[in-house]
Amino acid sequence: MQKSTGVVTPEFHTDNAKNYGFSSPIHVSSEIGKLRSVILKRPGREIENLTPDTMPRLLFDDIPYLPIAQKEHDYFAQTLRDNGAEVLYLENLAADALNEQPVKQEFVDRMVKESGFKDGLTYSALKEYLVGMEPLQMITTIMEGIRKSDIDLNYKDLRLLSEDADYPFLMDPMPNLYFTRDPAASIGDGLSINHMTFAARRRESLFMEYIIKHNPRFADQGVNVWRDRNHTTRIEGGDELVLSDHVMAIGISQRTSADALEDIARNLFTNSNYDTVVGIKIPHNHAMMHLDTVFTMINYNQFTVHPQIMNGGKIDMWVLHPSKDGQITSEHRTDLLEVLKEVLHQSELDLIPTGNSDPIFAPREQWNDGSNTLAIAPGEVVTYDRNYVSNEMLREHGILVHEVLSSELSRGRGGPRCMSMPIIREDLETK
Ligand SMILES: NC(=[NH2+])NCCC[C@H](N)C(=O)O
Repeated sequence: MQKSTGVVTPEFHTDNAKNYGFSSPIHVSSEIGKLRSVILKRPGREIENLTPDTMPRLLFDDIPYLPIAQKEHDYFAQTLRDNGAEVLYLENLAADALNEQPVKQEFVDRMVKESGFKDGLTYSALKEYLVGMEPLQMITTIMEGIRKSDIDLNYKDLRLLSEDADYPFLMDPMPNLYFTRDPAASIGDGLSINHMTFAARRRESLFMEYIIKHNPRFADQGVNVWRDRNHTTRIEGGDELVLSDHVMAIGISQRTSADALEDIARNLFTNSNYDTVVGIKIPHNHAMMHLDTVFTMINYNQFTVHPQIMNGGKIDMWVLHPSKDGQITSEHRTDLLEVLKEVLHQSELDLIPTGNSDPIFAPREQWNDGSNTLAIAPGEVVTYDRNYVSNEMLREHGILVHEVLSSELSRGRGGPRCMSMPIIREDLETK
């Protein structure tokens, strides 16, 4: 059996941001600045708690083989370290946020409630079970999921009996946690902590809320929360692209609604340096659930684009700017190239098509996240090795490509950008 807490202890530099001259512990003013610190989650036993019945609801298309997925993930983490990034693990950050007993109790209370147990015997039993554990063990237990057989339910719970007596879990596993990109997104000297679309992922962002509030690395350090998770409108980090220190691109997608986009734009316009948000509408489906599955920035003037979103060169976009009295102006546009040139002040742009625009290679490689590149410096990216047509294209366009292993990780429908939440990137030289 796999050990669930095989977490590699990160080097922990509380002053990491200060080393680079930033006063906030979160500083991300672009998609491409040299990556210096990043949050990952190594896949754990939550993956082994997937079954064919739960796969669609838990947003998986297959069950990854955990030992290999972990090896691949360790290889990914090492690639980032070898290139100068500090790698922090989500569960360690969360555990370090929950050392104080009252905070831990409050966290457990909220997690159990968000898992569907408001009060009553099961609510109390789950709380008692979890609060008795050390923080790291408690966090991994929650992430892996809790079965009915894990706690002593020596009574009849009408709800559990009437809903589905054979369903094994009280609290579902969270197999999507290794996609740390989505529950929260760094923007400038702050972040959004997201209300996510599907129940399968909604609890994930609670970890981030507690990390920002209670982990000493972030707590009381002036981190701006541009939008918190207490909303009904939905947004996910895979849709949030930091194009520059004042321009964001946000996908309007299966996972991010136009009203959430407008809400975060309003907050950014009022409280930060951001003065432009480009809303980009993409198809609402599972293969392209986020903007970063079809479009990523990899250099000052280079992007990867999945040809299928280009619709003969036309794509629905809205360019938002602040206007008087907290109002927002919005302009409908359809020419991606033109809009990007304009907002980024570039005269030439290079849109590199996934799978070389081939009718078979492009959709095949996009399905395995061929468009989902993670820039670790301008013109330098990490990609999955299986997308060899797209990787070749990137190289032909002068990009330095670090390939990572991908046979199991890709089964969760996410690539290197989805699997990483940068918290510190160096600023770009102005070009
Ligand atoms: N940023 C991303 N594209 N993340 C991909 C997340 C994949 C995950 N299975 C989900 O459906 O939520």
